Amino acid sequence: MRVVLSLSDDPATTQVERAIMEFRSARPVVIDQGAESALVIGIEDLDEAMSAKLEAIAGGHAHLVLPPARLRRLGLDRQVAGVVALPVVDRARIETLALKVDSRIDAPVRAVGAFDEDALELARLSLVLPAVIVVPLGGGIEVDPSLTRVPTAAIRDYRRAKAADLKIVSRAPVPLEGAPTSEFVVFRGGEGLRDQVAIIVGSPDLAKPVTVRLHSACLTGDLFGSLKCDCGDQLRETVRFMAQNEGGILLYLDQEGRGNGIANKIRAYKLQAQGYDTYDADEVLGFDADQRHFEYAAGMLKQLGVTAVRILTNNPAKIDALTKAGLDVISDHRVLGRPTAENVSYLASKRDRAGHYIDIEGLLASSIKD
Ligand SMILES: Nc1nc2c(ncn2[C@@H]2O[C@H](COP(=O)(O)OP(=O)(O)OP(=O)(O)O)[C@@H](O)[C@H]2O)c(=O)[nH]1
Ligand SMILES: [Zn+2]
Repeated sequence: MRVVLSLSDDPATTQVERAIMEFRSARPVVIDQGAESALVIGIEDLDEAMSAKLEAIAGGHAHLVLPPARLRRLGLDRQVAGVVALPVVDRARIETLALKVDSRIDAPVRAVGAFDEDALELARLSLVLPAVIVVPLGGGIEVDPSLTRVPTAAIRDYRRAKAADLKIVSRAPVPLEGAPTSEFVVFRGGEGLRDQVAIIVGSPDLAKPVTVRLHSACLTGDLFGSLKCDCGDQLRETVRFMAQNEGGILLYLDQEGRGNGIANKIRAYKLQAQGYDTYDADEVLGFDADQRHFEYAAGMLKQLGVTAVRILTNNPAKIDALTKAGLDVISDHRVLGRPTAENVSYLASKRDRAGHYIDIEGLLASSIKD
């Protein structure tokens, strides 16, 4: 009898995960939809050798897919992605269109076709720049059979599948400064490329609304005390508050840079050093205001037995997401960092452009009193 070993219960998710790894390594993947296919590759790290190979198979039919935010920066009034023809695979032109500050559009922008949105989504999932080259694979073109292939349907379903496939993989007590009774519970799944962590501080009573914070990872602020944001203060203040007030659950979510990844956040910081605010800098890179999804965070809470929360946040999107996910949410508690010369315009942008509940004047007044 011949026994066949199947690699995964969920081959679609596995294919997307492989494609993400290829994209992050600047290698192309093939996207399939029915009998049609296209070769796609992110524009980051596109070297001369790869451009020449793409040119050879494209025969003048490659195109560049740009997200709506980037098209707006190029001078178009767009809410959806669009496509620019690439008669030649010219790296300098691609970089100008996808990344250069103050570029203007230099050719007609077509509506996206098959594969284009999926290729962009693959770039976003891979945390690389959201701009991709697509080469339709018509008759007569053969590509290396070892290239990773992924169906469009798998890409479209990936986020939902990862959010639904959330499981606890390990847990242990980790005493924290000021919160000696704390437990780290590690979940696999959700968004980003790493695990998610729930920190249970003290012994919260699950029969009552549990104090909860959804905290998006911020390497610069949480770990290094960056003065550019309020994250480190919020993180430590949350643990302190929970330890001193009947405990709580802090979700540390793999959403660095509002879901854009550390490399793109640092690209955005470079733009901020040139005068762009936090949202405009992200737009230059092709990102909308916020890439994060919080539904899976509600899934983590439910797995921990939580049904009602008192959320510590200033961000209305977090409150909405937990409410829509079916939790009872009390949202009367803000968590504020210290205003600094370097973060005050960031806090003001969050208040003015994303509707965060931040009383900057009050914060400034109380920090002067201290
Ligand atoms: N793209 C980008 N991300 C940033 C910037 N500054 C901080 N971040 C990220 O923004 C996120 C902030 O996360 P949180 O502190 O959980 O959330 P918030 O949306 O400010 O909401 P609350 O703190 O709950 O009120 C982190 O992922 C940071 O890495 C920036 O200038 N650009
Ligand atoms: Zn931060």
